[in-house]
Amino acid sequence: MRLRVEGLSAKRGEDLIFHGISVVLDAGEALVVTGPNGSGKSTLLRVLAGLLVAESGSVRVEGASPDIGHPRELCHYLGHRNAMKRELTVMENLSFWKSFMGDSAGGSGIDVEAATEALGLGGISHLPFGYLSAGQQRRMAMAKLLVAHRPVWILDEPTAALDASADRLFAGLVERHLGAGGIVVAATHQPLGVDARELRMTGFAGEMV
Ligand SMILES: Nc1ncnc2c1ncn2[C@@H]1O[C@H](COP(=O)(O)OP(=O)(O)OP(=O)(O)O)[C@@H](O)[C@H]1O
Repeated sequence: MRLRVEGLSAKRGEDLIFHGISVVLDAGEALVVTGPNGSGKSTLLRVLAGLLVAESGSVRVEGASPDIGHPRELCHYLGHRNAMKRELTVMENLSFWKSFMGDSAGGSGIDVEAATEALGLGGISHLPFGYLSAGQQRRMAMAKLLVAHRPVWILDEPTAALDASADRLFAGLVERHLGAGGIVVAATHQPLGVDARELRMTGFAGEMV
């Protein structure tokens, strides 16, 4: 499987945020998107995840089943917000995501209990999500990546609010995903903790470094 981005440009409102972004990621590869605030990292990730329409260019996944209509069907998107209901327990939130998303072909998600254990929070899955600390909430949002299989993970500042041990734990999850042939694209101001190529957004354009 290969993620191919060609000549991508995107607008927010009337403003062109970036143009001419091209990158190819093979199975097992990670791309870190860096750059100053407002340089377009989140915009790029939202375009890759199919949440924003590109102004021009294309995002394609090669080597996927012909049934896939759009690459977004193969993506997990973890945004700045955690996409969990505060009133529902961790267990209820993750169970919802597991059944709502289902699995992409080629893999299967682990069960909800195992996912909370993997994030080191097995004992608190009965609590309402809103009771958890900011770092615990972020860990639980990461558990979503494990309960439904998606080969491509698109992560926007995934480690914001995490302590050092959660950082390492997360790096381990990413490494396992890459080892199983997954692809990761992450916007981050901190090192991801795994080998990755870098796309530096320079405000209006981007360059591979
Ligand atoms: N809905 C919108 N309408 C108009 N402009 C927007 C909109 N959303 C974002 N922008 C602008 O697009 C530009 C890129 O924003 P984006 O969130 O992609 O940057 P970023 O690199 O992820 O920043 P940060 O590091 O602060 O998260 C910014 O100048 C922002 O003000």
